[in-house]
Amino acid sequence: MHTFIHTRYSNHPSDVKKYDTEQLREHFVIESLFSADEIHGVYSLNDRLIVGGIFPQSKSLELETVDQLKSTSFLERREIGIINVGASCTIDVNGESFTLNHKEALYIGKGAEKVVFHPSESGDALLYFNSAPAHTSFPTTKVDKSNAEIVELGSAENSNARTIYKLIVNSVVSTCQLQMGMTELKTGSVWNTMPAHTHDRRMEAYFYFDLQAGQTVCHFMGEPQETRHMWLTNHQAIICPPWSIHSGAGTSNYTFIWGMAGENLDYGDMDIVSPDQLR
Ligand SMILES: O=C[C@H](O)[C@@H](O)CC(=O)C(=O)O
Ligand SMILES: [Zn+2]
Repeated sequence: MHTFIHTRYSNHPSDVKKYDTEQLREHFVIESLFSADEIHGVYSLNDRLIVGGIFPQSKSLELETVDQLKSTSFLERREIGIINVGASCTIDVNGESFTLNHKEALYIGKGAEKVVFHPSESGDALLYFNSAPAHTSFPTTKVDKSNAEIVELGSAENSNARTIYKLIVNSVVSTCQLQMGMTELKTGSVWNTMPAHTHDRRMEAYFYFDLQAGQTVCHFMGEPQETRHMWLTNHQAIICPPWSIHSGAGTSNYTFIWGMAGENLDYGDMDIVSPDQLR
């Protein structure tokens, strides 16, 4: 057994108002995702998204099922999206091999029985994943910057110039619930997802990386008029309930992965909050 998935419950917004720093972190922050030759993650009861990290340092790791699923294989009733945030490695899906380079994504549909993650030559392949319940099986598909949908957003004046790579979204890949992508901040730009938004139909998880040692991102959550903040460092993730904004400002630029599951696959379904309306 090399897989460790911990359950996190859903929260009522009026409870979250009363959380102190420790409680906010315990419920929402995933402090550590990568441990050598192990798979670590969180099973969130927000839309049952599993958020995790796979680090095959010196041996191959099979995606094994976990107690929470009561299934014979992890993907028996689920789909998964994987993004490589480390060195190139290969992933075998029912005997077919896919090479995933840095910042490339792989979608694997429901029903794939045997998924194996192999170490990179340098031993530092790091795979971040999101998995959601699925009702049908869609083909395994690799997405990289050449077939992603790429959007430039923000401006240097607003300190939020960034490139959004929509990787596992329904204009690119067929999925049941999952949508994932990656957003790179330009040098000197620090704000992601500003203006902030909510989408009560979908929960979301953010994973921060490409953050230099000693730097940090202040991540904001909460109802738009009742926000809270948590400081995150490189390779930390955070669960955002459907009723919450999700936005952050770094002490430098950085990259993050966003992933969603829920009611619809409509990326544009967002209730935008004007910055001067936040509290
Ligand atoms: O619902 C969509 C997600 O919050 C992200 O795609 C937003 C984002 O990457 C950004 O604005 O920087
Ligand atoms: Zn969002």
